[in-house]
Amino acid sequence: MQGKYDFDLLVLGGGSGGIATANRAAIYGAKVGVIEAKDLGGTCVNVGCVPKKVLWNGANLYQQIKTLSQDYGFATSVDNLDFAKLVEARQAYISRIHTSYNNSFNNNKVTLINGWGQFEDQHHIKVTDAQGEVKVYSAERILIATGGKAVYPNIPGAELGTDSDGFFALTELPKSAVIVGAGYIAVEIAGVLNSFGVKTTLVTRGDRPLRWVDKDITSELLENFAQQGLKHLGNSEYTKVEKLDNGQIRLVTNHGNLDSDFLVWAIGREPNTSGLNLEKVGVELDDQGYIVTNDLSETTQSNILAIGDIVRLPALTPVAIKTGRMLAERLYNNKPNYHFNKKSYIPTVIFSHPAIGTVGMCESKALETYGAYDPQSNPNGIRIYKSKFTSMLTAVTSHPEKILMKLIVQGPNEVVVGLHGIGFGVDEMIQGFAVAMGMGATKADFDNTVAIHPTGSEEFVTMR
Ligand SMILES: Cc1cc2nc3c(=O)[nH]c(=O)nc-3n(C[C@H](O)[C@H](O)[C@H](O)COP(=O)(O)OP(=O)(O)OC[C@H]3O[C@@H](n4cnc5c(N)ncnc54)[C@H](O)[C@@H]3O)c2cc1C
Ligand SMILES: NC(=O)c1ccc[n+]([C@@H]2O[C@H](COP(=O)([O-])OP(=O)(O)OC[C@H]3O[C@@H](n4cnc5c(N)ncnc54)[C@H](O)[C@@H]3O)[C@@H](O)[C@H]2O)c1
Repeated sequence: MQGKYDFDLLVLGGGSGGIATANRAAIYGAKVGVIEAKDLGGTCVNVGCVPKKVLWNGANLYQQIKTLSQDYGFATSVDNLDFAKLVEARQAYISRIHTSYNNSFNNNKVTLINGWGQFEDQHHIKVTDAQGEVKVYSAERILIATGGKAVYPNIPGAELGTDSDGFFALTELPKSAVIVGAGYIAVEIAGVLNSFGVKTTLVTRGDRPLRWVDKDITSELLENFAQQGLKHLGNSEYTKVEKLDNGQIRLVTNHGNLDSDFLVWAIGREPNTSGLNLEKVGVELDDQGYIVTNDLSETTQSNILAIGDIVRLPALTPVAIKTGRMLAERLYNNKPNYHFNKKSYIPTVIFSHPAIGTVGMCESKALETYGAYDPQSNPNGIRIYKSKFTSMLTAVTSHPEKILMKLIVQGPNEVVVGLHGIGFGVDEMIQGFAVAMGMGATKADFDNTVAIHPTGSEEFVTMR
């Protein structure tokens, strides 16, 4: 495609999905440009997974020193947390990731174009850089990977709160915080702040956070909240936000006024399509603003593709990366039917305190789908295996913490269709089990696997 267009592939958005697609396409010889308005790496690297995980690690360390270290014989304390120093180390790490992305672009000959892009027509993107200079680039194919942004509620004073971006901008910890929302972000931010000693309240509309997660697991999470002093206000309604004379922020709720130093909205995210001029090029959106794509990531204009949080798939970095790489393989490595299998198991971890890991169906979903097992009337139904025990790390201390693990198996052969856990280490346990489940592993396959002792994960292969 040399000559007719500036690029074979122009990628709009240099986040998880955009970078992965660009590099993979360029490796196969495509001439690729990436347009990014902000820092390379997008949400995940700059204001998502990476800074979150660093703070989660820091918060775990803080708690372990505070609650466990004395019983392990260390005479130490955590009275002097220098949060600004932790943030500095986090940002230095992120800056090294930027360098590594730039290096991979240089090695793969991907052109980085800094600026805000919008469609001129089906093959042209107008880019406005930070100085206001405008340039137009053309490409045979254009990939939209512009991600998402936080939603704010439509109530008076909502702007007095912030979102996850505002949380990552903190260089000093507030004394108190109110987090509104029930998803990954709300639970993770509330857990980090509370673990660092911030007086934290989590406000959810329903009776519990993470309503799509297995109920046994979220019940365990709520028990942990109570033990850790993280206040949870379920079944909440809120009507307005006010600034108080003492500088605090008041959230007015059906439970009364919640006054705090820091209010975070974590009530969901929406696709980043505004200003792209998609209507001009005939790219269709669904009723919630996500770009409509087919299994091959093609939009309603076949030379315009879309992946990542902008489409209706789980908004997770590995999903964006995998979809993008498979797209590049299909387009530039002669794999015409290669595409992301939407039915595959998508393992996921919520970095709560302690972490939750989950693959496949929760019990209520499995029951709804298959019903309960009965050898006569419903041999295709489900059976449940559970194990709850004290984590060895904490068992020798005066702060014992439980691990709960659960398997959901289906049919006479006991195919494992759900695997869930909460507790120390589950975040690093479930990736391999997802491989086994993807291959159709049964409870007998699990039982035939030799356990690794003494670990937490051995429980998954020894449950009765
Ligand atoms: C707080 C938080 C924590 C998260 N933690 C995890 C986690 O632990 N694990 C996980 O798997 N996922 C996590 N996620 C989700 C993950 O970050 C996203 O799924 C992932 O970043 C999506 O990648 P993407 O390529 O679709 O978009 P993004 O990474 O959002 O990248 C989009 C890029 O496009 C740029 N852009 C947008 N519009 C334009 C334009 N017009 N012109 C030029 N550039 C533009 C943006 O600046 C951005 O850099 C988290 C998200 C958040 C918010
Ligand atoms: N560990 C991880 O992998 C991780 C971490 C963070 C984010 N993410 C990804 O980012 C996505 C976005 O995360 P999120 O937490 O913003 O969204 P989410 O969709 O997971 O959760 C939003 C929550 O807010 C609740 N909600 C909606 N409107 C509300 C309102 N008006 N008032 C109160 N609550 C309301 C919803 O019921 C839902 O529980 C996630 O779905 C996930 O895919 C992943």
